[in-house]
Amino acid sequence: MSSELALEAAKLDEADELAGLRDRFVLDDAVYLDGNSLGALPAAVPGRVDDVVRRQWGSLRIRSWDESGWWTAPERIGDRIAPLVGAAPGQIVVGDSTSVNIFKAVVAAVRMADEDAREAGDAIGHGRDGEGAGERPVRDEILVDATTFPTDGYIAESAARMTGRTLRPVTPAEVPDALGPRTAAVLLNHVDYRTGRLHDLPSLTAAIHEAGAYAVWDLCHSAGALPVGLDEHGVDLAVGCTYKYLNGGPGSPAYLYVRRDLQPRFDSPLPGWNSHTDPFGMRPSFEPAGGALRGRVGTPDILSMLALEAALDVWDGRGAGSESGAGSGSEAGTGNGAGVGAKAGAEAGVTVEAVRAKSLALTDFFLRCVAEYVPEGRVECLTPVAHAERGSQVALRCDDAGDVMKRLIQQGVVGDFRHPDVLRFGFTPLYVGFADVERAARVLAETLRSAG
Ligand SMILES: Cc1ncc(COP(=O)(O)O)c(C=O)c1O
Ligand SMILES: Nc1c(O)cccc1C(=O)C[C@H](N)C(=O)O
Repeated sequence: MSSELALEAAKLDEADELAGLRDRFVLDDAVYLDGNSLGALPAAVPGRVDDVVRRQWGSLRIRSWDESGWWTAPERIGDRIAPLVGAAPGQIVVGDSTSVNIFKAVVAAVRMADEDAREAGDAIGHGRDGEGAGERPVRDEILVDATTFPTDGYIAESAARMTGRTLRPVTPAEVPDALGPRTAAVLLNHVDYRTGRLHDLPSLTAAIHEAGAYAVWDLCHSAGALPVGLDEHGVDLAVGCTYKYLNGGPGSPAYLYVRRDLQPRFDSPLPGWNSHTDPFGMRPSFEPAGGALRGRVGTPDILSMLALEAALDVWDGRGAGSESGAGSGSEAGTGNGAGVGAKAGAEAGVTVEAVRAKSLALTDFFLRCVAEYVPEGRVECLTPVAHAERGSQVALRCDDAGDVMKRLIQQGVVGDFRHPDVLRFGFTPLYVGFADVERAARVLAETLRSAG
């Protein structure tokens, strides 16, 4: 039976139109299923970073802020991310961490709710002693995903405290019932970091709007893995990291989306000189820049940001590693077709829809292999089987998960362990193939047998 699945994997890899993209990454013999934590290194990145350091910084020095496009990098790279999350240009800025962008977005959302209340003649509760002081605001609650990645909860709690709101943790399924005239803003994850569950962004956003509140989405585990449709679904504000499915590198800057019509109302709690309309005017009072630039704060982290920019070339059919000289274990630029419906060769781009189709095929196949190989009852799948509810990872629960993951990694199958008992396997369609999936499930089954 095992060889049947291996044969099937070989056939699926042969038919896979994204298979050639693997050559654009630096990989080894391991099966890398941890791209939902840190994406693999795109082959074009080392060469680009070398150029940024030696030529742009080393030779051009200060001139690079203009001549190398450093100053405009946050919005330029934001526009590169935009199509991957369904946003028109001019609505995304790159910079800071996801945590910091969550803070900007949640506070800005509450301030918009306050502005609405003010216009409606309702009490908003801003006393003389600062934000949140005095009379209780009408919209006095922030809802947060109770199952969220911890940082989102910590930041939301602080934002609530600062704005005089009560933070109410609820599961995404409970959100529709929890919404009401008291809700100012809601912070949700598109895909749950532990279980890989995909939440219904369109219907939850609509329900939040119906209640007159603002929706803030954390896209860390969906951007680059599946279509998000920010503009289409009228999302207000969104944030995400770039080091997972966008492969920007460790600590690569995050991004902030502010829907175009909300931009004039986006009142950042972190106004810095980079979000000033005239940064070099060195004026004592703050006057916000127009557009998404309002989401900027201070000097952009250029080295990380330009590494991310090079990493994004993979999506445009560039980034075959020709600049880098960093071997990916295969010849640079020999990708055999880079996307469904795209022209063949290294020039072809890849669509997020093609990535999603492969992601579902990979996770379906993994679930089948696990069902086939792993002794019944040894693991419990936490990830929904329904495609509409599945991100690009599979989470399996077992009591000895920490030990099992250590042994898997020793055998070249790299996933991760999440406290207390979860084995996480992330599938990045740009570089994971079906033979990888079969091998991972086979090694997992062997490990579980010997450990159990
Ligand atoms: C859903 C989610 N939000 C936020 C973060 C944290 O982001 P950062 O460390 O960039 O602030 C992560 C992962 O680290 C995450 O998975
Ligand atoms: N950001 C990370 C880091 O700096 C170190 C280790 C892991 C991470 C992660 O991204 C964890 C990830 N967000 C998760 O889903 O668990």
